[in-house]
Amino acid sequence: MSDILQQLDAVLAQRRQAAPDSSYVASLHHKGLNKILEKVGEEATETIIAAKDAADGVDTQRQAVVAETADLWFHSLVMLSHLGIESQAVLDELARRFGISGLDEKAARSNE
Ligand SMILES: N=c1c2ncn([C@@H]3O[C@H](COP(=O)(O)OP(=O)(O)OP(=O)(O)O)[C@@H](O)[C@H]3O)c2ncn1[C@@H]1O[C@H](COP(=O)(O)O)[C@@H](O)[C@H]1O
Repeated sequence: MSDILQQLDAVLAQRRQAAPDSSYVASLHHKGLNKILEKVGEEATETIIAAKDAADGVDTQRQAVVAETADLWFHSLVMLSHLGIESQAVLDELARRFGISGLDEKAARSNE
């Protein structure tokens, strides 16, 4: 796993035990899953809007896409942490899928 993902996982897990007013992540854990999911949805929407603007040729929007995607990934990591799921599980799933054609996988499912 990348160093930053491993370090972030450890910090997010530690924040589950921290006082709600001590940090942003601690406050999210304290507010609960619905608030965390609301943030994931909000960041997904902001990522889509930034990507559309970048595709429309607004050059300054390329950095906005990076920033909004980072917000989306970060809040998704908080969601996983809140559910007690390590981000390594997602990396393992991507590794398992690596090299498997999406079209072949879909065709195999429709034959089940
Ligand atoms: N990577 C991040 C990170 N990315 C984004 N954010 C915060 O996510 C928040 C939500 O973004 P918004 O644009 O929605 O801001 P907002 O309008 O203030 O949010 P709302 O009031 O609408 O909830 C902002 O306050 C950002 O600062 C992050 N907060 C923390 N981290 C990492 O998490 C670690 C632990 O953070 P704390 O728990 O705050 O110490 C930090 O050291 C960082 O490594």
